[in-house]
Amino acid sequence: MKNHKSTAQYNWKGRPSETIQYWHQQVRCIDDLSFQDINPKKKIGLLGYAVDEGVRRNQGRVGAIAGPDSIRKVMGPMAYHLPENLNILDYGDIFGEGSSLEELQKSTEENITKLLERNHFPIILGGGHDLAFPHGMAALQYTANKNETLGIINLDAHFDLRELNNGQGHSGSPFLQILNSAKTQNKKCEYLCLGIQRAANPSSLFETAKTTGSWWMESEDCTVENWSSVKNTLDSFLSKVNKIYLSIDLDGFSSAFAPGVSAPSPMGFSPDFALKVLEYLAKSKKLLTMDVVELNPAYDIDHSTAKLAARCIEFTLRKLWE
Ligand SMILES: N=CN[C@@H](CCC(=O)O)C(=O)O
Ligand SMILES: [Mn+2]
Ligand SMILES: [Mn+2]
Repeated sequence: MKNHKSTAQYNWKGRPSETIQYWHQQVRCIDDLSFQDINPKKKIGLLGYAVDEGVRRNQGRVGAIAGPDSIRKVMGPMAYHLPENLNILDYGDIFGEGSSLEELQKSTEENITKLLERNHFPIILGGGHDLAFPHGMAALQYTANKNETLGIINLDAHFDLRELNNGQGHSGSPFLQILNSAKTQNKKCEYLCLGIQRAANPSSLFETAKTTGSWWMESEDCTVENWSSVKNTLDSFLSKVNKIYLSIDLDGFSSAFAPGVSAPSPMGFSPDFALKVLEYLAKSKKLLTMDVVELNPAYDIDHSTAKLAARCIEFTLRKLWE
């Protein structure tokens, strides 16, 4: 397929071992995108979105194109604590050369739809946050088909509810695009953003958040100490939705933990806070699909942001399968 490249198995590297001890031993690279696996059990489907055109359009620092491979590189040597009979399949990357962002998003949406329909728990590796538009649209169609309500939870410093630029989507617009589409298509969808920073979102975006009926909590309130209030918000939100699409924008973390992003911030939330949210969502049994976005390896330090992304994924999966 145009704009798809498989992951070579040798990209999954780590310490050798005779028994399964590390991720690189468990992940299987799959060349074709039919997403059919003879094993009917729930499986994990990794797919990269190696695209940073949306970041470019949003005047950000490009480099997220290298995000998916950077996450694979640090996941390979990570200790493996999930079941040995769990299939973890790496379907390679959607990548950007010679196609418009809109074409890449369409292809991403089609492939995530197939992952969902063919019994995978999708983990999509970004890439710019423009990934959320196709990811959200696939999840929205999937839940609408079952007459269910989709809840989108975005851990992010930014609302990403900006208007299109000259009719074109970008990394700052995906959730407005989803909410507008849901409204037009009469599909049920709620949006909650955790980690909003006032200094990074103008008043106009708070207005958009209100007019679209979005939910949010500001970064100052997103702490472990304030967990009972966060839990109340999550409980209210979860009571209104059937399934969750979770998006983790790494720029929501303080840049002390996540320097390798397009728009770093010293004031973001901590990994401890994010892990509490991830555990709560995993235990809710409503988690349908997730992504980690905005990793920009060009600005990373000692792969710490990539490792943070990998740890968030590993932790969520461990809590899901516990
Ligand atoms: N996906 C990122 N969106 C942010 C970027 C902010 C920035 O570049 O400073 C936004 O548009 O608000
Ligand atoms: Mn952000
Ligand atoms: Mn974002």
